[in-house]
Amino acid sequence: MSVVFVAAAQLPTPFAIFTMHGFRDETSGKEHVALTLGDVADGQPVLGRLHSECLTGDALFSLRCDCGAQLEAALRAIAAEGRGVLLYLRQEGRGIGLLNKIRAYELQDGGADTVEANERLGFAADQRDYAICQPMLDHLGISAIRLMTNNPRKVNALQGFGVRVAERVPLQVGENLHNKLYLATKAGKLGHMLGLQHQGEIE
Ligand SMILES: Nc1nc2c(ncn2[C@@H]2O[C@H](COP(=O)(O)OP(=O)(O)OP(=O)(O)O)[C@@H](O)[C@H]2O)c(=O)[nH]1
Ligand SMILES: [Zn+2]
Repeated sequence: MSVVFVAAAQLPTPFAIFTMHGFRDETSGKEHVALTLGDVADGQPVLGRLHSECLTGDALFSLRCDCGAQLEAALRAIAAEGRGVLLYLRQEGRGIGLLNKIRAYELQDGGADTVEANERLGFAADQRDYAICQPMLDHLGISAIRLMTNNPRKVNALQGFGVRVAERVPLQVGENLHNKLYLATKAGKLGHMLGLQHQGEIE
């Protein structure tokens, strides 16, 4: 995996002053970022999040999904703990890219759910590959994580390349009138652990 570290700098935010580490994937040309707080290389499980890019939700306040709320909640949780990591992965639209995600939204406006829309465009429901996380976590000295996610694929992917997931921390925020079908499709078709039965679950 050809992901290389390029530079690190401070990133002051409303929540904490993080250290921002920049990486380049030399295969895809994508530029990824890790935000860390505190000593994450001490061997103890680190509160962490793998966050896939969602320009619409993370930066443009979209209510079609829950991404913006999850990003903020994850950063707040890391700040409250004084220690943690967030990998901001440039896998826009579950890996199909921004313009294809807008095409998918167009189909969704016509009645398709998020999975059907991807499939009609000739894509898999979820095209993300989390292998890029391994060199980033290695660089940061992180081998064990308490992962903030509702997505079992992220847990399996980390375990698959030898990162210990000490705990899955549910991240159920950002439900609104506009993303009810999106969240229902995540739970029904993509296996996300959403709903009351999964709140507070420890794996
Ligand atoms: N193709 C497609 N991608 C979407 C749609 N809505 C959101 N996304 C993308 O879905 C991804 C969501 O990323 P995450 O929040 O990290 O992951 P997740 O699978 O929801 O899992 P969690 O860790 O539980 O949040 C982002 O890349 C979004 O751009 C959609 O309708 N179609
Ligand atoms: Zn989103």
